[in-house]
Amino acid sequence: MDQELHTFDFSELRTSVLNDENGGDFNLSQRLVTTMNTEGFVVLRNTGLDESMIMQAFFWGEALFKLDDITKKYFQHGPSPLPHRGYSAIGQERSGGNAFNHKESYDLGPKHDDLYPNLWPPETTLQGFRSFMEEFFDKLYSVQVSLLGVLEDGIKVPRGTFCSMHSKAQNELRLLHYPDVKTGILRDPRKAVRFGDHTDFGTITILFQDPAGGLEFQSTTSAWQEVLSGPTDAVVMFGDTFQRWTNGKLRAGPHRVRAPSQAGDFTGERYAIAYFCKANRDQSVGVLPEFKSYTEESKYANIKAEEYNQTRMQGLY
Ligand SMILES: O=C(O)CCC(=O)C(=O)O
Ligand SMILES: [Fe+2]
Repeated sequence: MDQELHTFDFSELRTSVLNDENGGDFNLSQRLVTTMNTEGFVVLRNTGLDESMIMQAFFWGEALFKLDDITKKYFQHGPSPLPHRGYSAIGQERSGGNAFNHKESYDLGPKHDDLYPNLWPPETTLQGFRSFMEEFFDKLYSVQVSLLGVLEDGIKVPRGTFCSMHSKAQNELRLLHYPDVKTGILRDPRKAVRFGDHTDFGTITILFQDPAGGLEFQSTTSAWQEVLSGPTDAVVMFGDTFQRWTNGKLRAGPHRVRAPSQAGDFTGERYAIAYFCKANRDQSVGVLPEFKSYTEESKYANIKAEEYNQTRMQGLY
């Protein structure tokens, strides 16, 4: 499929939909929802985020992953299935089965989270990292709120329906680094991958990738296709929670990171940034009444977002 068909100008969507109290360009917001559902993703240009801020976030990612292993241990993710917090070393997280994951990552949650506090690198080592990430997290939340508004229109539910279920911003921001690796090592995806086939378990994911390539999505026809996006373009997908809320009427986008198709014997390093939007912890991730008729069976159990998140985490650590 032509990559341009996946690409939306978010400033256009936002002004056409959100500024119009009586509903805006439904065709555009519906097309966004349909593309996310069938193709597994969309690419959003002009999200309203300052482009230099996104580039700075990549810069901080590079600086963090360049730290030595002893320093990284200081803020390392524990072995227990907490929500994602802190540094996960190469191979520590298992995504998409049991294959060895050639990636390292760093995760953080909201600023004031007494239940699951963030694990920060020492300020003396990465001065300014924490304040930048806290601000970036908040800026991403503003994009999320606008995006949920567009989705509410596209899915035809009253405005505020999805936003109210995300009011606590209990989201996760993740920096990812895929080190250089011999292409041959990734040849058998049952043994080793960059990031194996999976769906994210939150509601929506907003992702930025550097030009190294290799991110692929599976469409409803089962075909996998590589996403070509610039570093300040947001790749957006539904996660499992949206699939659950809508009783499967909307589909979480299956994705993975492979060695880029053009790669030779050696696959260069790759950086990405993911913002996982999550429902408030006390919110149910069972089927919402507006997406199910009386005669239809619920495909998904009525459990709280926090319990669902922890259960899914158990499969990863
Ligand atoms: O690195 C990427 O582009 C994808 C990362 C991803 O899928 C994830 O962290 O869930
Ligand atoms: Fe993912």
